[in-house]
Amino acid sequence: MSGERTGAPLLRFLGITPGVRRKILLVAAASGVSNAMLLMVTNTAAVQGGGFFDLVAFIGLFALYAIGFRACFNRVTVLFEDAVERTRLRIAGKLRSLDLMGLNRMDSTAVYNRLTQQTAVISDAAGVLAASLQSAALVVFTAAYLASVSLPAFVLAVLVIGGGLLAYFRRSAEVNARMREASAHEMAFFDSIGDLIGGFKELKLNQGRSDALMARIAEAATAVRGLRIRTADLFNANYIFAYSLFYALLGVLVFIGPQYQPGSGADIMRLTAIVLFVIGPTSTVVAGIPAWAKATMAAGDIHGLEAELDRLTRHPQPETPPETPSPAPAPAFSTIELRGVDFQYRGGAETFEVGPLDLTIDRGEILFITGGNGSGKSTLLKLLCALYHPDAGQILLDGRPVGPEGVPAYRALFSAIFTDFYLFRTLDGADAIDPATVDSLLQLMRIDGKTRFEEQRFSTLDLSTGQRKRLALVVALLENRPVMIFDEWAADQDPEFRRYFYETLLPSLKRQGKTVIAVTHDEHFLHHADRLVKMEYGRIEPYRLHSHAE
Ligand SMILES: Nc1ncnc2c1ncn2[C@@H]1O[C@H](COP(=O)(O)OP(=O)(O)OP(=O)(O)O)[C@@H](O)[C@H]1O
Repeated sequence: MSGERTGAPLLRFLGITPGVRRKILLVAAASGVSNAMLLMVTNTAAVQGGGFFDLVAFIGLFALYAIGFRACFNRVTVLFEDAVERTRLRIAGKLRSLDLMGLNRMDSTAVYNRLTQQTAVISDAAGVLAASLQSAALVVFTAAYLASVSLPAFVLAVLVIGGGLLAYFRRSAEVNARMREASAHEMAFFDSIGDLIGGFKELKLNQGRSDALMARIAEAATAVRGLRIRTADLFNANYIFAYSLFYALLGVLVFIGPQYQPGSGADIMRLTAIVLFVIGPTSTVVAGIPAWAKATMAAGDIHGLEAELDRLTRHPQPETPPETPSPAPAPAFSTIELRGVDFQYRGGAETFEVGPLDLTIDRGEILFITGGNGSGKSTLLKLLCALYHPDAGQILLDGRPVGPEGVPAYRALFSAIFTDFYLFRTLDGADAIDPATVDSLLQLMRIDGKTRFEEQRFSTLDLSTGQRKRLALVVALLENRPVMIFDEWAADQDPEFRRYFYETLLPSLKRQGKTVIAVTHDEHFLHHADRLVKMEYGRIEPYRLHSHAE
C-alpha cells in the first residue's frame, strides 16, 4: 500500500508523539464507548422497561460522551493547528536562509499556494477527521455490543464494513490520481491569474493576448471542475455503496435471518436498532475519507516543497553564510577587494559567466560602473555585497578573505538600491527613527507632499516610479551604512534631480566618508566619479573618461 494511501505524509506532517496519540485515542474511545453504552442502555430499557438507575446511567453516559467528544475535537484541532503553525514557520525560516540564487530558482506561485491553500486544506480537515475518529471508535464498540447480542449478525456486519473499506481502497488509486491532476491544473490556474493581474496593462492593450490568456484560464478552470466532479463522484459512489451494504444488512437481519435462526421479535428489534444506530457514525467515517485523502495529498505537497527547499539549502553556492540570530555590526574598513572572482549562472538553457574579476575599492571613493545591457553590472554588484557567492576567487576586506562566518557582518557594510528594489512600509531592523529626520529627507527628495512618516511607517507607497526610487534613497540614507550601492538610480529621475544626484548628493556622501558604487549610463555625469570601470561580457575593462570625451 502506498504511503499516500495510508496517509503517511499526513501523519509525518502532524508529527504525532506516542503520548499525544494515546491521549487522542483515549478521549475518542471514551466518547465512543459511552455512546455505544448509551445505545445498550436505551435498547435494554426500551425492550425491558427502564428504571431510575437506567435513567441515571443514561444521563451519565451522555455527559461522558459529550465531554469525550469535545476533548477529542479539541485535541485533534490543537494537533493540526500546531502542525500547521510549525510547518509555516519552518518553511518561512527555510525560505529566509536560502541564498539569492536558490530563491531565483523557486517558483513563487507554488510557494504561496502550498503555504496558504494546502495548509488550509489540512486545517479544514481537522474537524471532519476528529468526528470520523470518534465515530470510528463508536462503530468499533457498537460492533462489540452487536457481537454480544448476535454473533452471526456481527460477522455479517464485519463483512459489510470490510467490503466498504475494500471498495474505497480499490478506487483510491484513481481518486488520488484525479486529485493530483486537479491540483496541477489548479496551479496552472493560479499562474494564469498571476499573469492576469501582473500583466493587466499589457493585456488591456493587447486583446489577442488577453483572449489567449482567458482561454488558458477557462481551460484550467474546466479541467479542475471535471476532475473535482469525477473525484466527488467516486467518493459518492463509495458512500452509496457503504449505505447500500447497511441496508442489505438490515434486510438480511429483518427478513432473511429469522427464517434460519428464529429469534424473538425483541432480538430483531434490538439488532435493527443497532444497525440503524451505527449507520450515522459509519457515514461520518466514510465522509471523512475524502478529507483524509485531500489532507494527505496536501501534506505530501508541502513535504515536496520542504524537500525542494532542503535541496536548495543543502547544495548552496560555496560560502553560504550561516544563520545569525542578530545582525552583526559592520566592521570598519579601508579597502574591499575582489580577487579572481568568478561566477556563473547555471540551471537554465543559457549560462552566463562573470569574471575573473579583480577590483579594489578604497574607502571614501566614488566608483562608477558602466557597460552595455547584460554585460554583468548588476551581477557584479550582487557579488560585491555577497548576495551571490563566487564559484572561484575571494572577497577581501582590508586584505583578509571574508569567510562564511564573516559574511553577515560584511553585508552590514552596504545599503543598496537595486533596479528591482523592494520598498517596505516600515523601517524595521533599525532603532526607532526620529520622524523629524525622515521628514527632512522626504523634503529633500521632494516627496514630503506624497507620503508621510507616521507611527514609524510610511503613509503610502503609491508613488510614481521616480518617486519610489527617491523614497528608496531616503531609506538607504536612514540606514546610514558605510557603502552605498546604486544600480541605475538616476535612470528614472527628471533632469533636475538627476543633476542633484550626481552634483550634490554623491559629493555630499563622499564628504561624509561614505563609499559610493553606482552603475550608470549617464554619459554627461561620468566625470563626477573618482574612478570609472566598464563591464564587457562579464569582465571588468578599464574606462578612460578623457579618451571617451575626446
Ligand atoms: N537570475 C538569473 N539567472 C540566469 N541568468 C541571469 C540571471 N540574471 C542575469 N542573468 C544573465 O547574466 C547576464 C548579466 O546580467 P546583469 O543583470 O548582471 O546585466 P547588467 O549589465 O546589469 O544589464 P542591464 O544594463 O540590462 O541591467 C545577463 O545577460 C543574463 O543573461
